[in-house]
Amino acid sequence: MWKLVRFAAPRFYTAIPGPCKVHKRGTDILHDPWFNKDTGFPLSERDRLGLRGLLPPRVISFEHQYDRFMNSYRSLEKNTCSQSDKFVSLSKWRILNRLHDRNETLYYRVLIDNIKEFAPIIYTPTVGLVCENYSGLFRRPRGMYFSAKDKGEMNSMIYNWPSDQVDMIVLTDGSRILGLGDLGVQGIGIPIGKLDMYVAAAGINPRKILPVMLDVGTNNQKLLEDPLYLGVRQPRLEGEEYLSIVDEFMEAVHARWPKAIVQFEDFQMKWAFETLKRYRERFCMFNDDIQGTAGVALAGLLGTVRSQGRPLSDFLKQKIVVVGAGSAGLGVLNMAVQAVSRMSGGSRTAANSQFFLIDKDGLVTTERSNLDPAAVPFAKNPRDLEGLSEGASIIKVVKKVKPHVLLGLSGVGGVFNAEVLKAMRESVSTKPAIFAMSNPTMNAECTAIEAFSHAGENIVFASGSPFENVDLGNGEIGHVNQANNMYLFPGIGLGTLLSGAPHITDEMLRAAAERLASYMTDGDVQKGILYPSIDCIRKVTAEVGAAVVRAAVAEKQAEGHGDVGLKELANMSKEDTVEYVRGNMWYPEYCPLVHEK
Ligand SMILES: NC(=O)C1=CN([C@@H]2O[C@H](COP(=O)(O)OP(=O)(O)OC[C@H]3O[C@@H](n4cnc5c(N)ncnc54)[C@H](O)[C@@H]3O)[C@@H](O)[C@H]2O)C=CC1
Ligand SMILES: CC(=O)C(=O)O
Ligand SMILES: [Mg+2]
Repeated sequence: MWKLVRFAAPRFYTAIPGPCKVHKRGTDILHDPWFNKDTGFPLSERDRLGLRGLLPPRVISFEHQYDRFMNSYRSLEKNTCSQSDKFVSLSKWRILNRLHDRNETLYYRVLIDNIKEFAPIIYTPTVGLVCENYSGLFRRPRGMYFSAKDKGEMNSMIYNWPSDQVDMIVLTDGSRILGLGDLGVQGIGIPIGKLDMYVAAAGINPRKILPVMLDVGTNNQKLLEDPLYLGVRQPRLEGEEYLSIVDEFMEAVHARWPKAIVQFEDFQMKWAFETLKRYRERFCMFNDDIQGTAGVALAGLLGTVRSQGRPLSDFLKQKIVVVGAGSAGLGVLNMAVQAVSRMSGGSRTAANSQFFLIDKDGLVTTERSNLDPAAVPFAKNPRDLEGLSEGASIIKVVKKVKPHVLLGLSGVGGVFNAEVLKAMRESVSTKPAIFAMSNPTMNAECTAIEAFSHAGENIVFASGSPFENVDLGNGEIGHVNQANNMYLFPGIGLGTLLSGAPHITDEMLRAAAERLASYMTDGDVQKGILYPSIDCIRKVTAEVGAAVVRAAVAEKQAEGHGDVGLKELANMSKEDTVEYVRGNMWYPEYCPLVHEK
């Protein structure tokens, strides 16, 4: 639908909308959200496509349709103001979802223009509520569902998807949806929400995205007994049986779309690490919870060093307590240790870092039996710990270590209680940092108000789901950052796509994280603003995407994309690369439709 146009000077790239071929006519077009323009079809197009008489006669402009939608949204807000938060959130999700199902161009324009307001509805926290209630909310399918019962069929099933080209897939097995646990097939809401962010932030064309649910059963007894449950009613497959399903899916996808990028999302920890190891050299894929989260957290951690007015090399001295030893917490520690090792010229490792890991059984040490292999490098030797022992509680660790940063990825709401937060007043940092990164809101380790009121007004605060800034009552504002992987995954996906790299390497991920880390000015970070506002997420994503492209070129991973070959990518300056990425972002506008048989 979009063409890359290179001007004579060959340094600048821009995208112009071309005509779009459609293989249907009449009502089939009105029922296809990719092409439907509702009352916006011009009369000439109505003639051309057999739509004359199927719509009210007046042609309504895109801007008018947009205003009409926003007016109904505002009325809904007004009419539901006395209802519960849950009711209001689901009503807002429903009205957006209905538009999504009917007219994608209008839906994405509304989403892009109002991303700050709508991200909390199509993404965290409301998407969590939607997943919990999915079977009841279900009206129309979106994306594809591959179940344990489809074994042996996936190679042909994949051709049921109507789009010739798919660039970006988000895949889940529903086993760890946000901090809500195993939601089985209902977890499909997460790939849908993540891909909405891909369209909004990275400008991936919605015709080239595919949300996928791998339904291998659920161990959630309540869902298995729910008469409305829409998934396979069996316990989760395990071991080789499970892997054979994922293998078959990955083979089927890449047989049809060899260049498709697959983002693994919200897999329980054992499969998150196992599948990343299994596929990262074979396919173009990454795990967002392990790798995307790590980059966003690292950018924030580097920001906390700058917020103290210290040089970045001081990262080596930072004491960081990570609460949660799952895919996200371990991903963060892995990347933080890589950064420390690089900064120290290899002299510092996980074992002698100043990072402390706590899980549901307390401080993780080498004395722990049955420790998950992925956590082993971060287990402290009790001999190196004065006054702390295996299994020490969060409060004990915080009181003893007096960390610069307390970072939560535990999925447990309120685990940073008043006592823990008050203990952070004794932090050795001039600006203690509290990252309550678990989602959705009710699973956050603490709220923003709790953090500022108990830990003090000089803290830096970040949360995975959005909170309002806090009025500190003295004319000052306690700034709330949203430390969410949404600042990276769209740029990782888009940058990888445009570089044509067959794999996503650590260097590409590092480049993404470093670009995000350097995005904020010193003035901002000193005010405690570590991440950009979500309002500029397209701009951030263009920068992150360009950093990924350049890293892929530098690593000789890039193979080029479309008309732009490796040589051209390699000749682009930094600014050209950003321009190239930006110019390849799809933007929702009605394009002329041409019928083709
Ligand atoms: N802000 C962001 O961008 C992201 C946030 N997350 C959030 O992180 C949370 C965890 O995700 P995963 O690591 O994938 O989950 P996981 O289930 O793999 O790990 C959870 C970890 O928390 C530990 N834990 C449980 N109860 C605890 C307690 N009372 N005290 C200390 N530790 C406790 C568990 O032992 C386990 O190590 C989820 O809520 C998820 O929404 C995940 C990815 C990105
Ligand atoms: C943000 C995200 O990926 C999660 O909470 O799992
Ligand atoms: Mg996730």
